[in-house]
Amino acid sequence: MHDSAPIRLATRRSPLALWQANWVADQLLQQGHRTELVLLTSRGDTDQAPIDGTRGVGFFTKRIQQALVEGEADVAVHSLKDLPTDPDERFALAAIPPRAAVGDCLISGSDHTLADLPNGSVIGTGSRRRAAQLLHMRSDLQVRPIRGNVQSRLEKLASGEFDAIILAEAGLSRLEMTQHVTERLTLEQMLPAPGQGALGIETRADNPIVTSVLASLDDRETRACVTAERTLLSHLSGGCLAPIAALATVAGDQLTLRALVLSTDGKTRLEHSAIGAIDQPNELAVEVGNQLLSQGAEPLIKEAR
Ligand SMILES: NCc1[nH]cc(CCC(=O)O)c1CC(=O)O
Repeated sequence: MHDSAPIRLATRRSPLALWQANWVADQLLQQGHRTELVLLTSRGDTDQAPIDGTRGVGFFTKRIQQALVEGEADVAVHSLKDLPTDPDERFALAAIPPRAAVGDCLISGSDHTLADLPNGSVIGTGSRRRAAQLLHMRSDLQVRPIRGNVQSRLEKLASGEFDAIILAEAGLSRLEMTQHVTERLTLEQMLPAPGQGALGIETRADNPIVTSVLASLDDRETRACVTAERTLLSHLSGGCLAPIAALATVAGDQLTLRALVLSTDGKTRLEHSAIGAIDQPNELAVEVGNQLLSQGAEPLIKEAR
């Protein structure tokens, strides 16, 4: 790469994706690197049908990765929770910056909290993880699929199609839309998806110059946490669509991983957490995963396919 050539960042066009790519551009500019954005449209943006089965894996991320393969861009900026866990030796996850808010929020049209939403309220979410945790607490709720970016989901809520929706706090706060939040759900109510609130910044595995530039954006603690969460997900052979929740946190040199596997109807909820060393996230993930498998996680994950 010539010194004066800008680093090309591939991103989707949604306001959240653009915010995230611009954030990476700002960080790189602070290190003295010029960038330019390469705007792409993914199938996840154009196809509004509910995401089902394996059809949805990599929906948001494949088009961005293709730009790396074809040399249209040097860097791919992803929401880490949308990035499939299966290893792909063509790419390097060169940076995982410090994580934003990890949790989920309830946004209700009528300002009701989760506990006092009227019986039978209609909740919009396409996530089996969110649906199962909602139904576990409130089996009376009706969960219906919703697609589209954060803004269009809020518009669907405003139109009265749903009584409430669930969105990640990270996306809302990046878009400065937290004024819409009715209730920040606790981790007991709603454990997040593996990687939620974190960015994954990829480059081609054969691009050592950009890999070393990106290394300055990496956060060791966030990487340890999301590595544990993502290894757990792949150990349970669950994609982003499985009713699996996981959150790792760091205290000193210790990594705590807490995870859930639920049945789609929320009636069965398996939970396990364990503590390990910050530099052994994979070992911790396998331990927690095996414990959940011994509790009977496998049929719950298969049921959801
Ligand atoms: N699947 C869509 C998606 N991917 C990342 C985010 C928000 C940012 C994040 O969770 O990291 C969202 C929207 C949402 O879940 O509310």
